[in-house]
Amino acid sequence: MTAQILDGKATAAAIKTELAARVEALRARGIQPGLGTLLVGDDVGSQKYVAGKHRDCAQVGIASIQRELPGTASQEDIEAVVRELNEDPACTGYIVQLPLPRGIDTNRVLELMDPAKDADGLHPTNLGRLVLNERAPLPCTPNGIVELLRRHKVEIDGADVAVVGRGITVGRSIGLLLTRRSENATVTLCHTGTRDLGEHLRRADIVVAAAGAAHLVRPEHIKPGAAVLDVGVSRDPVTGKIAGDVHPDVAQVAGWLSPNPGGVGPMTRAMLLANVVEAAERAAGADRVG
Ligand SMILES: Nc1nc2c(c(=O)[nH]1)N[C@@H](CN(C=O)c1ccc(C(=O)N[C@@H](CCC(=O)O)C(=O)O)cc1)CN2
Repeated sequence: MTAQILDGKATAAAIKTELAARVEALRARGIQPGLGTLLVGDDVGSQKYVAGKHRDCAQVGIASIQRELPGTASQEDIEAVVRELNEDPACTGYIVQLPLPRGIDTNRVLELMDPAKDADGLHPTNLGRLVLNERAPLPCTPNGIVELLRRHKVEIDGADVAVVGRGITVGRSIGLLLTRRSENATVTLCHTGTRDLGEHLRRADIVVAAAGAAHLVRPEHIKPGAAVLDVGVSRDPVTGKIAGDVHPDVAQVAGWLSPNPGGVGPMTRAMLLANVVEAAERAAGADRVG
């Protein structure tokens, strides 16, 4: 048996077609959504991701605002650009590409963002709204994973989910999404301090591997038929080639597997666009009422 593919590339393309129609409707009302990005430093992976985000914007009719700072930028330099994006009316939503260089206080930068323009759902106010089950932009990768499972009709209701990795962009927040009443899963968050990772993984109907450790999840860890989502990216510093967190042989055991590349990455980008469009629609609705 070989796992069925959780095709992030095709699913993201379908979502982008849907979003393009919504952007067109906004533009017909004189509203132009614009995504800003702030990239600090010269990490090749981050440069690629940001370039991809702007390519996506062009495809769906969202305007692009790109800000770049060198890796030597100070906390104050970064915060000045954040303030500028907060004030810029053409920028209806924006992201600060992570990770920021060593020595920068990331939480202070995120806190300074206008939560209404937070296209990543990573501002403390918006993460708090997620905890409180209030409407807010959702973190893009977790939301992309839920959407990928839904669109492939993988059963989430009642599923046992094991998440590996406790990072801010995925591990910490995906449990909040998957345990909402609408999803209704049971989630175990595993990390480097987890005593027997294999035991947790083997029980899971859905595994989300987001540890950033190449081929950490192996076929013997997977329950036959389980859905496996490979979020991790370990990049060879010389060749730039990507290795996921999931060993390729997992495909022989899993029922569903997200390829890497072509799985969760494109979904992350599609959900970013969805957050920008939703924020613009919400603002337009608020304008109408006002
Ligand atoms: N501010 C943020 N920073 C980071 C986030 C985030 O959601 N917000 N997530 C990751 C990186 N990321 C988005 O920024 C991201 C990662 C991967 C992809 C992607 O499309 N990957 C392709 C492969 C691309 C390649 O060949 O290198 C794929 O999986 O097919 C998009 C976005 C950390 N930082």
